[in-house]
Amino acid sequence: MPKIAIPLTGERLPALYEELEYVRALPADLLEWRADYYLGNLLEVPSLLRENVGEKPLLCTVRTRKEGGQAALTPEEYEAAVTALIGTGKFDLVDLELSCGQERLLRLLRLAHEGEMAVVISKHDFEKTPPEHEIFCTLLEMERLGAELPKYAVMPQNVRDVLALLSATERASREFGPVVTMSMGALGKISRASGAYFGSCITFAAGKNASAPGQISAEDLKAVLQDLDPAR
Ligand SMILES: O=C1C[C@@](O)(C(=O)O)C[C@@H](O)[C@@H]1O
Repeated sequence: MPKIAIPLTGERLPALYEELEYVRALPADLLEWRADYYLGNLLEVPSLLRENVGEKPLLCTVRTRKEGGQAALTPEEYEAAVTALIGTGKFDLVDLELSCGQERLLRLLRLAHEGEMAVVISKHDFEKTPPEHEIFCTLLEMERLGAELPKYAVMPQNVRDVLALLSATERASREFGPVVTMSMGALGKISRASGAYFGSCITFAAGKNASAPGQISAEDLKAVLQDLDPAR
């Protein structure tokens, strides 16, 4: 069964505490801290997250504007922020954006691996869905760069786009291992619930807030995943 990740998007400590309280009752397998939403000093957050979530895996994500996030950072600022967050040693996984540039990406990847963190290399297209072969090749490129989890989020214009994403996902997961993909928006919701069939191993669900269009609430998603579980 795909693992459910719930994003935390609080802008300040009180909002983050509220979210942590809210998600405690939800069926999350891991939590994603979307550090780009946070308006205070980023380094005050990792320890408090770790104290609050116990053993649950924590993914750290700094999502830049061009990838659909809130962080208006230059590549140098992005590297500095992610380096500092990796350095806290409080996370189990870190998201690195493919678009930050290969040398920078490899430096961050090495740092993360030295700190025994798993690496998600990610790419987002909030406008469209590239052709199936291109999605597959991008996932393969991420895997070859050293990602434990290549991740690609795309926006469908029609159901054929959703099929292209699912088909590329199925091939990638069969040929080189676990990937994380999603077709966003209402049209793409099915991709968030069908990972057990097509090979996406993490699905992002809305907790207190959604962090991308088309996210299903964690409780609904869990029920659908269980219903669709091919092993049942
Ligand atoms: O990259 C992703 C995937 C995502 O964009 C989604 O579509 O569910 C949600 C983000 O929080 C996460 O970092």
